[in-house]
Amino acid sequence: MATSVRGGGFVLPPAAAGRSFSSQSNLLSNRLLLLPKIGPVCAPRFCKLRSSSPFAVEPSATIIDGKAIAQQVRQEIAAEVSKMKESVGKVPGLAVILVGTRKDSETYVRSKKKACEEVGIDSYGVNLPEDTTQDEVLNFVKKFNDDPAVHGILVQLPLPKHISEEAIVGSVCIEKDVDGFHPMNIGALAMQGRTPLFVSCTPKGCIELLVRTGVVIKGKHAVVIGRSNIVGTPAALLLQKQNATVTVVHSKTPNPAEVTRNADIVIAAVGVPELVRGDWLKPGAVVIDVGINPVEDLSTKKGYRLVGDVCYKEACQVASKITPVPGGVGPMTIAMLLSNTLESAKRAYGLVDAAP
Ligand SMILES: Nc1nc(=O)c2c([nH]1)NC[C@@H]1CN(c3ccc(C(=O)N[C@@H](CCC(=O)O)C(=O)O)cc3)C=[N+]21
Ligand SMILES: [Mg+2]
Repeated sequence: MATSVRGGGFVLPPAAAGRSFSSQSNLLSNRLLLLPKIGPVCAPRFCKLRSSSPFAVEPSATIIDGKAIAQQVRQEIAAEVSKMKESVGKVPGLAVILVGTRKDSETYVRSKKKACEEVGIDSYGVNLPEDTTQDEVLNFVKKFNDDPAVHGILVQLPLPKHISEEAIVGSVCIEKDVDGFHPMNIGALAMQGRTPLFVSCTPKGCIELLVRTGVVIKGKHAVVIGRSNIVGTPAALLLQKQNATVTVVHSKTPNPAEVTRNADIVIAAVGVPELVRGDWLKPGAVVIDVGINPVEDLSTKKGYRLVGDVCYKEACQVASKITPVPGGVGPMTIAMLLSNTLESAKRAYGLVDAAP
């Protein structure tokens, strides 16, 4: 049956019908990207065609291995953290505030704390009940704003309905805004000649994946699908800062496929399972898939599996490089959070290299 359903203003492909969707989020940091220390981490891969696909079978995209690249970044961070410990006797500290009991949020927060541990960053976790008041959350933010052992503060989003995300995000002092969500940091990202203190981790991770796999951004046409505050919008701004020509496609764009077909680089961050089909892509395009969408799959133990915003099977036949889901952008998001926290601590202890 070939019916389509609507999601987020986009028509979902039949394969994705009947799914709830959740978009992933995050931030970036300031100063430029860690330089690649070793060669690109890519494994060639051959994807099987779905029988209905109009694409030829042979050319196959290189997988951008986000898990391996994130691992590499974490090693670099761990080395810097131990240098910091030797030179000033301190390590970076990250405070993570979670309100409520969403399973996905609990999982993300656990991964963030575990990643901190692995690289030697101290983490301070606060888990608050669903009915916590906005003032109570504001008090925790204030406490961490004033705590010199804390260099980064992350309030896990989404927050319960009765709490204003705007109020909470705006209360984090910008020097500790490792999520890069504060309007001051987004504003600086949007301005020519300004460098934000922090860039949101997910968009920063997307750029880092491109840089570390040798993809040239300057002069390229990038299409960002989605315009959320946490991914799409900062990703588009960051790509412009890297001298790409950027188009943003969103739910009111009349011909998203046609626009996307012009892209050398596609960043899909819309939270609609497999929205981007093979025929949305120009042959040879580089595809960064930010979506992490659970779709029902009764053959798995959990009853669901994760798919991206891109139909991976089809895109593999057309793209030159592509990130998988999971194992693509997600692990980089966490690595960039660690990187932002390290950078913040370096600033606090006067260890920052000369301005770029
Ligand atoms: N204040 C705030 N900052 C955030 O950065 C933030 C947030 N709120 N709210 C939710 C989103 C989502 N997010 C992810 C982080 C890691 C993975 C990740 O590691 N994913 C793995 C595993 C996926 C899985 O198995 O569940 C992967 O893609 O391979 C995904 C998503 C951060 N977010
Ligand atoms: Mg989004």
